[in-house]
Amino acid sequence: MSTTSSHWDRFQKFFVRYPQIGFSIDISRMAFEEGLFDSQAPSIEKAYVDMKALEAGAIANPDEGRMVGHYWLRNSDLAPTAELKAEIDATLDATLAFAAEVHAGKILAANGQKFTRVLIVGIGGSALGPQLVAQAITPATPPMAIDFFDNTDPDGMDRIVAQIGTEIATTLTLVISKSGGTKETRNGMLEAQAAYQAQGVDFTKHVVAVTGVGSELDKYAIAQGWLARFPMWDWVGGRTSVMSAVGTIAAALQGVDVRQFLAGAAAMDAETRTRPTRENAAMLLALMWYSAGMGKGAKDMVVLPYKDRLVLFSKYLQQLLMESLGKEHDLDGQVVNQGIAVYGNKGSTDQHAYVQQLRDGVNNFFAVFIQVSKSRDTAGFEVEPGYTSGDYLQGFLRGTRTALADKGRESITLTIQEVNAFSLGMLVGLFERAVSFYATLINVNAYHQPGVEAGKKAATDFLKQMGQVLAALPATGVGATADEIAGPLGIDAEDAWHMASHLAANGKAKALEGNTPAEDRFLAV
Ligand SMILES: O=P(O)(O)OC[C@H]1O[C@](O)(CO)[C@@H](O)[C@@H]1O
Repeated sequence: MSTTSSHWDRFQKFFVRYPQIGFSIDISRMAFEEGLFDSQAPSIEKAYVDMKALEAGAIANPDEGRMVGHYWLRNSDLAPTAELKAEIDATLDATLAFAAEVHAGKILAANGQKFTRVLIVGIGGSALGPQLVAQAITPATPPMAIDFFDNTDPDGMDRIVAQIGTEIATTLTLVISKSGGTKETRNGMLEAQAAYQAQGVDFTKHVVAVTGVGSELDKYAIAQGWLARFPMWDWVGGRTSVMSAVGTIAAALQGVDVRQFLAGAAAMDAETRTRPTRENAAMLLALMWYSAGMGKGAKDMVVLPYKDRLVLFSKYLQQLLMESLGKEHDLDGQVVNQGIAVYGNKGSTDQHAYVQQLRDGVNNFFAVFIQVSKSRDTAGFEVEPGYTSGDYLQGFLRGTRTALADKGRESITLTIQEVNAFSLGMLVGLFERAVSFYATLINVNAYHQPGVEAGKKAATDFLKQMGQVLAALPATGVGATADEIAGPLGIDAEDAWHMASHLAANGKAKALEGNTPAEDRFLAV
């Protein structure tokens, strides 16, 4: 490995650690100029001011006229009113008490037996946090197994239902949706309900809602008399909801020390609320994003945790960054098309996949290595004299970092002592705060997601038109082409062809294939 003294000096200059919470950040392999701190000083100052206002309950999401309160979830003393603090505390207590009662067999399945499994129905922020927690910090043998319906893919759901099998009789389902109107989650809920019914199990005695009070889902849960309901607030965004009931109930059911998880995030908040910029890990992260991407997201963030348990962290961060920062307009209404693309998986596995391109190919990224100091909980053994598997993992991380640096490829290294509830809370907290800071640096609203609505609307139109296509299919004769179907309905022929093809592939229509899509003919069945 090549280490020059200038690297060593730069490392010492740009290595920041918080020993009291077992965390460090090393930005020495990022190619920023020292002048960055001065040139960005006014924006940095504004970011601190904005964060202070946000934490104090300002309307930090101007488009939707909402407060942004995810930082209060791990320190309810910050909540702007006593009522909100009481609500946060009461909800946390209620979710933990619910899980404890399930574990103790005080809340039982309809057949009088203890619940053995959890099925979570949710999507986006209503699934990614619980999935990350389940992967990273549940005990190796958790008190309850967990599955997810996080899509409207019927085949995916069928496979999970088949895996659960007769254990559906002792499965507790959590339907999680902040808005309570997300179609994928509605479908998942109905699919879950059908799976229970197919085995003669009373769904209502097995299902819990986590949703906004008064939402469509909330009303449905009340009408059906579901086992329990927990609130989700409009001042918590889906992608920052893992520390609300969305995440805490699933984590507690899985045997996670939820209070430690919150404490980790609160500790990172505390460090990055008061420290000066050069020691402020969240601000340093935001500044590195800024310098690497020239304030325009010109470089992707490749997240490389060298730890299997953190394999979902890149997926989690993908939503956190890309939904928060991927914006067409800035806060002044100018078209800016901002964002930072995020991907990654885990090391050293990815060294045998795309790291080749990272070192030698297009230089359009910066890497974030996540290094975990402690190799394993068990004693382990040497795979060859003097070396363990953990030594190799560390060697591969350091080696890849050096190999990238030697070719002018930038990287940040974050280090935690081990993966546990506290350290995962720290990491989540760190990135949430970095997103808040970076949003100020680039002047965007990080807390709305107007772009997602366009796809939802187009899907709704597509489904409506597909119903019209189905009704328009001729029952007899040679069938109709896409053009013949589309014309009278006033819809696009390409859409009509896709709709009819989908109906035919699923037994709702008959297709007579021609030589080209335009020659294909469709009939009702
Ligand atoms: O919790 P909900 O309201 O079902 O939303 C799920 C996800 O959908 C989104 O609103 C995007 O459509 C995400 O922001 C959110 O996490």
